[in-house]
Amino acid sequence: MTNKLEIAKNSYWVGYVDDRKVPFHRLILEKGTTYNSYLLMTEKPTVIDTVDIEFGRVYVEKLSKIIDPKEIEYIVINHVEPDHAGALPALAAKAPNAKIVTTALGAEELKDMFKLHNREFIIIKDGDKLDIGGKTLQFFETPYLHTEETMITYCIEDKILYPCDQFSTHIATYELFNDLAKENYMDDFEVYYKLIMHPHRPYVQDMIEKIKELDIEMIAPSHGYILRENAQSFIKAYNIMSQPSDESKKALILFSTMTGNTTKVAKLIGEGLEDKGIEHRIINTKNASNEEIKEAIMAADAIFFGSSTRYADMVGNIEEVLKDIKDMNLSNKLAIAFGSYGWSGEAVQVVHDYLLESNMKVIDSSYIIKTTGMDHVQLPLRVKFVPDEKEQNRIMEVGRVIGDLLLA
Ligand SMILES: Cc1cc2nc3c(=O)[nH]c(=O)nc-3n(C[C@H](O)[C@H](O)[C@H](O)COP(=O)(O)O)c2cc1C
Repeated sequence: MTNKLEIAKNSYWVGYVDDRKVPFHRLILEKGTTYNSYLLMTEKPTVIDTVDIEFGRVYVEKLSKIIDPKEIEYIVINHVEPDHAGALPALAAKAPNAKIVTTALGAEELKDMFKLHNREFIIIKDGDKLDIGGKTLQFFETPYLHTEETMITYCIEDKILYPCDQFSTHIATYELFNDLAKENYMDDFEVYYKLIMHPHRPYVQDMIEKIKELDIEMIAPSHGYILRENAQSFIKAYNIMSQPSDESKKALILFSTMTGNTTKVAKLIGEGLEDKGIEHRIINTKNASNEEIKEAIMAADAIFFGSSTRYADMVGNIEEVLKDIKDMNLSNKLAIAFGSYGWSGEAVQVVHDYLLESNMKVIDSSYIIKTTGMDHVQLPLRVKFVPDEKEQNRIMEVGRVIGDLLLA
């Protein structure tokens, strides 16, 4: 494979084709993949994304044959995962004058991961532009596509979108341009979307909204084909695949309380669900009969079960409900435990244990991390006494995250 491939005047692919079976996200990429890095040879030479950490040395060697790394002025990092930012330390060491262009969260993570604390960073915000001498880059924050810090880059003069993981395909191709593809790659394109992007479906819609006014003639993602034929059709495909389902989803928040602290938690979860447009009911178990509660459970797609802790146990009559659900057919419904407590909060864990004995899909932190990569939500949801403002946000976020799961 040649070191560089021209994708527009003075803009080059300088990536790496990995034609092995690659382990990735608990999968084996049978068809391999590519790590697409780009070099824009303008007055202020700019690299957009690098390659996998494993190929850092060979990448810098190849790049050094095209440009003296000391001349590189900017390294744009759209996404910090080491299959794209992994060669950054190797490149940065040879490119001492290069400033790293990324989001605020991206900069924090890169500093921690690669010990780049003494490096100059340019922190971008949505819509910011950067003149690289002959071409202009514009940046858009696209959180959770694929991880929270992610952004995308658009070159105004070339009409090329550099969306990193978005619009990618895991195929080790030496042809690189989609119009030269020898095989049908649409299934692989869709599989990639479903695995990596769909869990964050609402953010895909936000991204499409941000790029809709851009004149995009080519999409140059970070894995697989560069989409220069029918570029717009791939944006349309993402738009269609990420549409909300017609079926409206419902949630139920069921709880027992002594003094009303758990009621506050229940209401805040409800606010988070509301942010995502999820219809919900809140029921204090002491105000409803067992039959009413069972009906409400059957009508819901996600059910939060809450109790505060009194002498290391649950309060009120929530335990009766938890005993009943063991014998109900509730498969496909999501279940989440929560509650206010003082110092040990045993009840929340006991509720969680009961849920594990039901046939519901019990959502905990581990599930959220494995399906979305997000580690900021702690479940079961444990709240000390009355939630302060920071806690209130954390609780509402739980509602929003579960809302997203229902919509995915
Ligand atoms: C009689 C009593 C016993 C309690 N026992 C515990 C306990 O064993 N562990 C704990 O973490 N909190 C305990 N707490 C604290 C409550 O769980 C805490 O105040 C909680 O916020 C109450 O929520 P609620 O208003 O929803 O009932 C106890 C509180 C009372 C009044």
